[in-house]
Amino acid sequence: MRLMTRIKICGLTRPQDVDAAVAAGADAIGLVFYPASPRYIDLARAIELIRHVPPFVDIVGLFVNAAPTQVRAVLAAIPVHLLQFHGDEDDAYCRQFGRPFLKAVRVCPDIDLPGQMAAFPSAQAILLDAFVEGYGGSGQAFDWTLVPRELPKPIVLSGGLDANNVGDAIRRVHPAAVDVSSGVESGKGIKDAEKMRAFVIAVHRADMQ
Ligand SMILES: O=C(O)c1ccccc1N[C@@H]1O[C@H](COP(=O)(O)O)[C@@H](O)[C@H]1O
Repeated sequence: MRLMTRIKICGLTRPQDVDAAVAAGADAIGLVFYPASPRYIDLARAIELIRHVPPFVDIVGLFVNAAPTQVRAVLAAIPVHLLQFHGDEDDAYCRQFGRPFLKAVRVCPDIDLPGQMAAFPSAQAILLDAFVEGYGGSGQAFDWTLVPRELPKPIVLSGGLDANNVGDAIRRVHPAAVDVSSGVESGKGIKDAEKMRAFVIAVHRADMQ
């Protein structure tokens, strides 16, 4: 039997959005510690937000080419369940923190996905995102037919997902999890409770088919 697709909602910046994401049924929430992102939060805000996260909802810390001291400072301050590295980090960098991690791989037409995945033997899963200018959170999807059916590690699918396309994405890619940011926003870093609810319902519907 196929497992339910796990749902991560990323880029939360406000306590009410964390409440709404949890109420919608998110399995994980993502906090962005990449200063160039419009969804960046500092440690004080992160500490405020995690008070709104109940047991059994995971906290994911997202970094892009961060100094290890920055990652360690976050890990010392908040209970991060999973690290997400969304830049040019290699496996040795990612594993130095001794925590489970996702490594983002940006998909373009000539990509060798099995080869890219092999470069991250320590990753818990590989997150697939669109190849765009900048590092992510762009709201742009990639061509899901580029993802082979059989891959050596679980896939987290991201990039331009929303309530309208996530069902098709799940049916085509069969990811272990989906990750959404722009598609459930009313503005950069401002989540929309109704869009989050619709997204979660769309994922559950796809799982039932
Ligand atoms: O959310 C961001 O601002 C961000 C910045 C830098 C790297 C990654 C970022 N977010 C991640 O990008 C993908 C795709 O997001 P979207 O749904 O297309 O907006 C997702 O994995 C986010 O976690």
